[in-house]
Amino acid sequence: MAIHDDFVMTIDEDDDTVMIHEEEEVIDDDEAQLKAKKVKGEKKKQKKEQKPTDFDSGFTFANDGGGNVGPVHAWDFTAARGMLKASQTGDVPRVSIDDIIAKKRKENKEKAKANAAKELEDEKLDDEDKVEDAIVEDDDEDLAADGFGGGAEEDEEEEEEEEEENSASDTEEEGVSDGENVEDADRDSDEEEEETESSKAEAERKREYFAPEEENEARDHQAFSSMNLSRPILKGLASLGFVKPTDIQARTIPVALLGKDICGGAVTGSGKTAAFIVPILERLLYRPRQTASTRVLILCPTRELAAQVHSVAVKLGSYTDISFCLCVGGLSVKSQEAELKMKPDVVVATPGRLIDHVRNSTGFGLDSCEILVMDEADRMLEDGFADELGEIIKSCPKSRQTMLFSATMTDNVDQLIRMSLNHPVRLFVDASNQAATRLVQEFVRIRAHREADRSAVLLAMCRKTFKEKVIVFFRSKAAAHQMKILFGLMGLNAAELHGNLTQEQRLESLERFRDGEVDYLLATDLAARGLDIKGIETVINYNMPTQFAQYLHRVGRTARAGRNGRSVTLVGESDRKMLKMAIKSATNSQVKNRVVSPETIQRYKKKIEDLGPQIQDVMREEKEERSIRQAEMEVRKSENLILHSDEIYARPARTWFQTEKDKKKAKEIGKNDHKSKFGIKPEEVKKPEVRKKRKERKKSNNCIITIIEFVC
Ligand SMILES: Nc1ncnc2c1ncn2[C@@H]1O[C@H](COP(=O)(O)OP(=O)(O)OP(=O)(O)O)[C@@H](O)[C@H]1O
Repeated sequence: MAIHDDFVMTIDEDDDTVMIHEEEEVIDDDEAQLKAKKVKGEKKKQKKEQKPTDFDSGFTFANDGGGNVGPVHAWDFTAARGMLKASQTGDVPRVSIDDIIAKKRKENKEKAKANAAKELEDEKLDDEDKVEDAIVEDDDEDLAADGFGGGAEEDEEEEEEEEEENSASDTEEEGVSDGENVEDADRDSDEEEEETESSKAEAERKREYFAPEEENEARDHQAFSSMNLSRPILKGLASLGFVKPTDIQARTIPVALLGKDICGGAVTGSGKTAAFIVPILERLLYRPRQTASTRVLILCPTRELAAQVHSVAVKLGSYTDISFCLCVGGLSVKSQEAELKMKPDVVVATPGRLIDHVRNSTGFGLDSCEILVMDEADRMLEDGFADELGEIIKSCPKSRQTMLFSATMTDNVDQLIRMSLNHPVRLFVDASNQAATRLVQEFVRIRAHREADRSAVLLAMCRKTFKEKVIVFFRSKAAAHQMKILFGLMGLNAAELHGNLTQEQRLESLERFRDGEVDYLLATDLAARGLDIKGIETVINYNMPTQFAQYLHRVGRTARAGRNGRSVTLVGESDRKMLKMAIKSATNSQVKNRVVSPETIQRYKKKIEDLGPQIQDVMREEKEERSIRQAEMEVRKSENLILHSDEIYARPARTWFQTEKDKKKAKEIGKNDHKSKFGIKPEEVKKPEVRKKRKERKKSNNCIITIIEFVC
């Protein structure tokens, strides 16, 4: 056994070095091949056996947040899809990016066939030159009959076979030995103490601010049946396959049923959604029914998460008479208005659209709101959300119950005061900043001068190792989109998810990924929080996120509810601080180092470079298609204005809470808030070393673009 020097993750000769040792057996070539085959066979066998439920049957429910494997999909986008249809007005059929890529691939195949045929033809002609009295025309026909196309197919298959073979050897080269644990002692002793201990004064403030969680409320509930829940709620839980409550559910439900304010935190995938929905439904069963009113408001930071929470609530409440409404941007305002007029008991919303309705939909207000929930509450306190939240809170009665939840929940009193909580109970199940227990975190080192290798590393890993149920996170929409083109041209089945897509495209991508129609979801942080897609095996971070909370949420899309999962993060030199925090977050889970061999990287770099002109072609065609669609939309808009001008101008003008400019400003303030929270003063941004780090990050983010530019 030998320890590989190459496996040391951080910058050499650095005092702060965090050592991640990986032991690798040194084996000779023959033995290596035999062993690789055996390992591959065993892995396949394990995978096959694991496939139906990669769930640890010995897993302790109440300690770990897991439980029975629930139904295949606890949620769907039925409500969102319904509103989508209502908002569509005779859409023109569009050419999707997939169509353009497929066309390009077809062209490539045809070109390859033609080239192969031409080569054969040339060879034949060469041969014929040697033969006297050759009949050129006839021979040409014969050649076409048996040679055209066949050669190209074979070539491609050979290429595929080559891939497979390489795959076997490269898996070994990648040399990630299973079952390796990072030595905690090393980790702890080498790390500088970065956590800022709350001062005594702050601890005192917290003691005063939070209500104590009373012993009898938090008693160990082994089953939902011991929680005094009504039959319709128990039936709803059973229909989703929930038998035992998870830790956060066992602690939250009794306290929430008492109407107390709650500030709750538990790791990703530990069942926080049901933790707040169950007590809400139970309380609503006892509502007065004479007059309808909206009593519960659940706020989420993204449309997709809101749609998911709405769907879970509908399913859990399917044996009750409680009504629900989904109220998010990107979907039909009109149909939402119509639903809100009926005063649904529960509204699940994103803040912007909710404020729009509060201001502009007659007959809808929040004055009857009795329970306000904020999912991903720490996110809602950031960026542009803070002002919108202030506006929403102002519209809700003071006497309401407020519940805040997140895997990275803050207990910072100053921030919470803004939410005007009433002596909240602090229910933090796991130590803060902790990753899920069954998550294996892997890191791939990208050296400073190798930033341009990122795309090749990603493609090599996806082509060879991570072949299905993979989410890849990118820092920018452009990077996710360009990678979608690259994946497509390489024959990898991927969907993209980011803010540049229409709402319909966003839902479609998620559904296709959820249903296994595509193997990869290439996303921005839009998909980082809350989304619960069963069976995600791997999360790849193309870049390390800039906020640690975001890292935890991203990797939390896998290893949920007691299942296994793996994250692979490409770590640049400027990400060392984040890397250390990530390693620290892995108290029970494993940390490993992944190495992709330089030869593999070079081979994939070459492939990407060869595809450069085609990427450009696809992007150009896409741009043209977009311009046509835009022009058609303008024409339709003008026609509508002419046809329905009376009705349009008779409507009262909608008012907006914030202009785009206001929103931008609020976002800037939010960013600065965040920076100061993490010890970066706004003025520090101007310092050269900070500028350099930012530049490096930007460089890694744009490396796909660099490759394309380099080639073209
Ligand atoms: N009591 C339970 N028994 C079995 N499965 C459960 C139970 N509660 C929740 N689950 C399942 O656990 C998974 C994760 O739940 P959920 O999405 O609520 O997690 P979360 O804590 O909100 O995660 P995140 O922090 O990522 O938003 C879901 O698939 C859900 O169906």
